[in-house]
Amino acid sequence: MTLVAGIDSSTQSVKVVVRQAGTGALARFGQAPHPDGTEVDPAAWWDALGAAIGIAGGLDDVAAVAVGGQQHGMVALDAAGEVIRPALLWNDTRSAAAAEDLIDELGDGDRAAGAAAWASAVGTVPVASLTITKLRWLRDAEPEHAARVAALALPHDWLTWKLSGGTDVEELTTDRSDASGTGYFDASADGGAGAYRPDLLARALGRDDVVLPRVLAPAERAGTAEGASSPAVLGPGAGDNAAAALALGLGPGDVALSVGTSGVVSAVVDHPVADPTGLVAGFADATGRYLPLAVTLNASQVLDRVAGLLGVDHGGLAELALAASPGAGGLVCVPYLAGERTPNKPLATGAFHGLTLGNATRENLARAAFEGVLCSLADGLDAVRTQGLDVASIQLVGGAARSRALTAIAPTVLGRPVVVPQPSEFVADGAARQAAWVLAGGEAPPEWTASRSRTYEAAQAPEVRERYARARELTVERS
Ligand SMILES: Nc1ncnc2c1ncn2[C@@H]1O[C@H](COP(=O)(O)OP(=O)(O)O)[C@@H](O)[C@H]1O
Ligand SMILES: O=C(CO)[C@@H](O)[C@H](O)COP(=O)(O)O
Repeated sequence: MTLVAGIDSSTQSVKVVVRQAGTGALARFGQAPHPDGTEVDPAAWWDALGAAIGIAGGLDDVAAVAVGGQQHGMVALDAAGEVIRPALLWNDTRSAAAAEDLIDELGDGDRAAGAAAWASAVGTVPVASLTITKLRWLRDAEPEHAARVAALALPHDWLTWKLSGGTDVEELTTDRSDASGTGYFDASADGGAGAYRPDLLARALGRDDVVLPRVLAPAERAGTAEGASSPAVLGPGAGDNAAAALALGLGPGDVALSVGTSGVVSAVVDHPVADPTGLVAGFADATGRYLPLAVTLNASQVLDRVAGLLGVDHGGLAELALAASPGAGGLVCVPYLAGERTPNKPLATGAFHGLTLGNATRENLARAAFEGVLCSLADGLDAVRTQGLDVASIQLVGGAARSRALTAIAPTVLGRPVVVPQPSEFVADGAARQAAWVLAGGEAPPEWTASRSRTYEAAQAPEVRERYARARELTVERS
C-alpha cells in the first residue's frame, strides 16, 4: 500500500494527513498550533510541522509529500538563506498605505487607471494581504532589512525547501497557484504557464536582483524530503485555496465557501480573471487553470471572539444562535474585527448595530455574528458572480463548517442550498492528492473516492442581507 502525505501550514495551525495514494483513504493525521499574531518567525512553522509529522506517525513510510499553505506571507531570506525578519502574514494590514501607493504610481496618480493596470498585469489589484505590498512596506519602514533581501519565498515554498534540506536559495521552488498571490507574477503569461514580473517587484522593493522560487508545473517534482529513512518525493505544493479546490474536485459552477481564519469564496475557471474593482482576486489554481476568489479577513475568529464574549464554546454558540430567529431581532453584526480586505477597508472595525431594549439577548448576539460573517461572504459571492461565474453549487468548508449553526444559517443568508462535505482538512487533503499525482504522473490527479456530504436547505431570509447592506458602511476606523 503506497502512502502519500499532505500538509496544510495554515494561519492558526499546521495539519498533516497521510492517505493511501490509490484511494485517498485516510491513514493518519497530526496537527500542531501556530503562534498567534500577524507576523510569525517561520522557525515556529518548522517546529510545529515537526511536531505534527510526529503526531501523524512520521514520513518514513510515505512515498510523496506536498505542502499547501496560507498564501501571501513574506518570507525574506538573506544570501545565506537565513530568515531576515518574522514573516508578515496575509492578514497583516500594516502595508495598506503601500498598496494604495503602488496603485497610484502605476496609474500615474489616477487610482482607477492604476487599479485597472494592476488587474491587467497580474490579475489582482494590490491590497495589504499581497506579498508585493509587504515588500514596499519593508523598503520604506525597514530599509536595513530590505537591503539584505537576497531571496523571497512564500510560506509553502519555504517549508518545501526546508523539507528538502535546502540551504541554497537558488533551489527554492513554488507553484503557479501560490505565485499568483504575490502581486509580481502573471499567471496568464506564456500561454498560462505564468511568468514573474520583475518590473513590478522592482517598483515595490526598489530592485529586482532577488532570487524568486522556480515555478514548477502542477505535478512536477520539487526534490525529495530529507530525513525520512526512504526519502519521499516532494510535490510542488500550492496555495491553500488551490489545494482545497484540488481536494474538492471543483468543477464548472462549483463554488467553495471556506470559513476558516479567512473567509474565502472561490471557483475554478478556464480563463484568467482580472477585476479592476479589486473585489475578486484573479489567482491561479493547482492544475493549470484559474481560481478567482474573494477573501475576507473576518470569519471563524469572529465566531471565536463572540463565543468568548458570551462565555460559551462553539457548541454553546451554535445553540444560542439557533434559538434566535432569522434576522436576530434586527441586530446586525458588521464583522470587520480584523479590518477588512474585501471590501478593502483595512482600518475598519467591527460593530453590532440595531440594539434595542427588546433584542439585546445572548441568542441574538450569537445569531447576528453568524449572519454577519455569512453576509460578508455573500457579498464576496456576488463579486465572484460578476466575473461571469454561473453558480451551480456551493460547498461549505473550513474549520467553522463544523458548526451546526453555520450550516443551518448559511442557506437562509445565501438563498441557496449548501453542500457540506464530511469534515476534513481539505487543504492538506488537496496537497496529499497532489503528492499522489506527482507519483502517478499523467495529465490529471488520480481520482479519489469522494467523501460523503450533506445538503442543507432553508427558506431564504432576504431581510438579513438587506439590513446588513444598510449597516456595513457604518463602521468606525481604528485609531
Ligand atoms: N464547531 C465549530 N464552530 C465554529 N468554529 C469552529 C468550530 N470548530 C473549529 N472552529 C474554528 O475554525 C477555525 C480553524 O479553522 P481552519 O480552517 O483550520 O483555520 P485556518 O486554516 O485558517 O488555520 C478556528 O478559528 C476555530 O475556532
Ligand atoms: O489570503 C488568503 C487567500 O488569498 C487566505 O486564504 C490565506 O491563504 C489564509 O488562509 P487560512 O489560513 O485562513 O486558511
